[in-house]
Amino acid sequence: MAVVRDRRQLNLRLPLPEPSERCSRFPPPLPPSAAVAAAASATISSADLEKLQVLGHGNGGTVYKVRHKQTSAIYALKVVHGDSDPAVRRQILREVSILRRTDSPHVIKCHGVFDLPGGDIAFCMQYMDMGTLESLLKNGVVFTETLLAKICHQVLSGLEYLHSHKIIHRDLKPSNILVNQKMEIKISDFGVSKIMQRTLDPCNSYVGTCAYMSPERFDPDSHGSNYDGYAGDIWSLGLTLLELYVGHFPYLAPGQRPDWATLMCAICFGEPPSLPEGTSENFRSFVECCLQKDSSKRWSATQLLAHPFLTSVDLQSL
Ligand SMILES: Nc1ncnc2c1ncn2[C@@H]1O[C@H](COP(=O)(O)OP(=O)(O)OP(=O)(O)O)[C@@H](O)[C@H]1O
Repeated sequence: MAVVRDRRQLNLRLPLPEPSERCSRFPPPLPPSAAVAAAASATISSADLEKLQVLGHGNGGTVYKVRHKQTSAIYALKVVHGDSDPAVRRQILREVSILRRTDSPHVIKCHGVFDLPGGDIAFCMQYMDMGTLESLLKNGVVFTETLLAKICHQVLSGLEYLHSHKIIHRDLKPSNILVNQKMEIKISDFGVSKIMQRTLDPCNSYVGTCAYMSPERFDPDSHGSNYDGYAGDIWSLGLTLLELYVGHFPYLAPGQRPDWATLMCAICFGEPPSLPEGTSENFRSFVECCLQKDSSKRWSATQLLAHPFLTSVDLQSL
């Protein structure tokens, strides 16, 4: 519990710079896959884009709905302001670096990166017309078990892809999962993600949103070489599912404001939260497989994709 003891000022986000990101303005491109190369060759420039409306504000930046003047295609443009905190600018470079490596139907696609006047940086993404799972929850959408299974299957497919490419998201939560009218799900917001260089790389940076962090993220030293980081994303997925089902963050009563030190103690020392009575055995078991406090007992994305909670649902229906 070194982290709990040492940090009196508990912020939601504590991004740590990584040395590799101090050098170049944009990371050199990796050999792109066919789809990524095709997207890049579509050469969208910032002058081609017309701002339609603000979609939301994030950490240091604003996301706009934009229209491509020639094709009328709609995109989301994330703009990080030139005068924003250097740590925030590093986050966007990290996000761009990861999005340029990824090519999965369940990870948001990046169509271009621009330098704007005044030192702003922007990148153009696929537009998701229903916003985030958090906004759906706030708008009163009821997440049934069947709907959650379909959402979860897509998030896990995205996570399986990321983990197989040694990418850990580290900030999975309802507000970082985007959705469209077709109920297609895309993982977004890779500002605090990490690319593991080697399988046994330590992954102990204290970044992301505290509330969704796994117990071992608060106290990585006590987990030694068993701590691989990937399991932290699975814990966050378990909490996300629970939150969507019960309608509030599972460690807090509805409307209760978090006291971060108490919350961290509950995560590290308390029993993991579980589903209320009346839910199916498969759903309960699935959430338990995600919310094992011992990260070595937590199921991987690949294992969870074969869990009966997902395999017993007709994924085409709805
Ligand atoms: N590709 C997209 N399509 C549609 N809406 C989007 C898209 N990306 C982001 N948004 C909207 O913009 C909002 C802000 O997104 P952004 O990623 O900047 O911040 P955040 O994840 O909400 O916060 P933070 O960056 O602090 O974690 C989101 O909550 C969402 O409503």
